Amino acid sequence: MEPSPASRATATQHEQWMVEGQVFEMYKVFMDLPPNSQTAKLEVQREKHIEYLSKGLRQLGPSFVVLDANRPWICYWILHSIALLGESVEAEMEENVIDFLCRCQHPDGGYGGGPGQLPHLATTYAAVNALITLGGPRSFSSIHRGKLYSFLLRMKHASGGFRMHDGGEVDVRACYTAISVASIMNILDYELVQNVGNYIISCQTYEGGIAGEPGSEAHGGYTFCGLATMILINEVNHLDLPSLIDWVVFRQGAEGGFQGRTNKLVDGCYSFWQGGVSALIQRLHSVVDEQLMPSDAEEEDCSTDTRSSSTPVSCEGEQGHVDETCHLSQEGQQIACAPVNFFSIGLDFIREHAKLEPLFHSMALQQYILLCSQVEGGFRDKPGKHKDYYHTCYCLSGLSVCQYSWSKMADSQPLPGMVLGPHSNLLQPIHPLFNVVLERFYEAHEFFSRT
Ligand SMILES: CC(C)=CCC/C(C)=C/CC/C(C)=C/COP(=O)(O)OP(=O)(O)O
Ligand SMILES: [Zn+2]
Repeated sequence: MEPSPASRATATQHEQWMVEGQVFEMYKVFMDLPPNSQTAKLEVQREKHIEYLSKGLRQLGPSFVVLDANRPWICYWILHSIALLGESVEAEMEENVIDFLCRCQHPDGGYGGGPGQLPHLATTYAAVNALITLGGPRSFSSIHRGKLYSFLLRMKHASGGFRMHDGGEVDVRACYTAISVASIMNILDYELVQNVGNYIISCQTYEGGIAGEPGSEAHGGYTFCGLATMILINEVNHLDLPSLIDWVVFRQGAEGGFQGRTNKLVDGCYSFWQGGVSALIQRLHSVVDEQLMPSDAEEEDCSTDTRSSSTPVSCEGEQGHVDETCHLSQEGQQIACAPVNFFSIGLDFIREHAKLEPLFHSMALQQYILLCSQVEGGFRDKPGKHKDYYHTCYCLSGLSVCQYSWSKMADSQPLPGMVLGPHSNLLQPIHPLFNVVLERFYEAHEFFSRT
């Protein structure tokens, strides 16, 4: 059993001092540099990163015979990193990746970790996001949507959550990966959504963050997954957002980076998992305001029965049009219902202005990513660790979140002062619900709205 967040404090104290010492030493060396050298140190090493990423992609080719179970992930991490850097891959490589992912697609739907492997929700999410990142009709239509839907439905569990694979574990990650791909592919319906909200609510802990499963510890990775899922199913008002905010604002360390959970070490990948939570919350101003200051009228409204069970039905608004998803109260009162357009949620969400300010110190996080996580070609967890594609993807995703964190509109150019280092550091903006580059999301949304 995991130690509780509080009792773990002394166990990691020594490690904590070691990391702080190393990071602060790096910052001190940086501060002592002349201004020109400081700017150079803060530069995103685009060419080196592209070189590292392209090499990784080439290794996935036919001669790459290593049997491992996460090759769609490697495709996504690399392709998304390249897209964040504003680059694209050559046509031949694009074809190769599509063909390779087709071979990972199971005849009964979903994607396995490699050709011939059983389908798994995590690799399905990775494959779908990789294909969306590539873009174009050939890539999009390589995904068998009907079969994918059957696979997702087969993974649905009696608790409302999803299993990662046949006979696999049920957790918040499975809920997110299933709902994310269903939403972006326009196959999300009530059958898939049924009771997912209740499952996620049961994972929000006393700390305010969300755990992987009921009774476990709140963690940044699962908090991102749980929050994004609740938004995609139109039930985010059923989470306790003020306590979630209280939790996430304390996860940024003095080093500038984020930790994943209480009393653990900072790590570059949480720049996205926790930074992404902030990016989502910034567009939830109306729900946050409502939970902080519920008015009498709203208290009587069916939509604000926040802690009751979450069985999605829809509720008629005052003007007689369908405007909100509501839920059966604990007493089981039936409320007028009408369908929710799940497909439009992702698009509407990103068109909404980010009215709340970022919940973290954006410059400090950019400093951690650029000075402590960035190495020659690639990014890492922290000083002393090796670079890898996972950390490269999530450090760059987190860096993009930072750069646009003060922009009200998702794709408006940030003011120069919001981008640490030279302005050439500016990355592409992402859609924070799916973690794909925003323009690739728009293209996919347009394509799947027609099918
Ligand atoms: C879409 C998708 C598949 C999302 C996955 C989300 C994610 C990153 C979950 C975190 C899993 C976890 C408990 C890591 C703790 O590892 P650790 O104990 O090594 O790290 P820590 O000390 O930083 O907690
Ligand atoms: Zn990490």
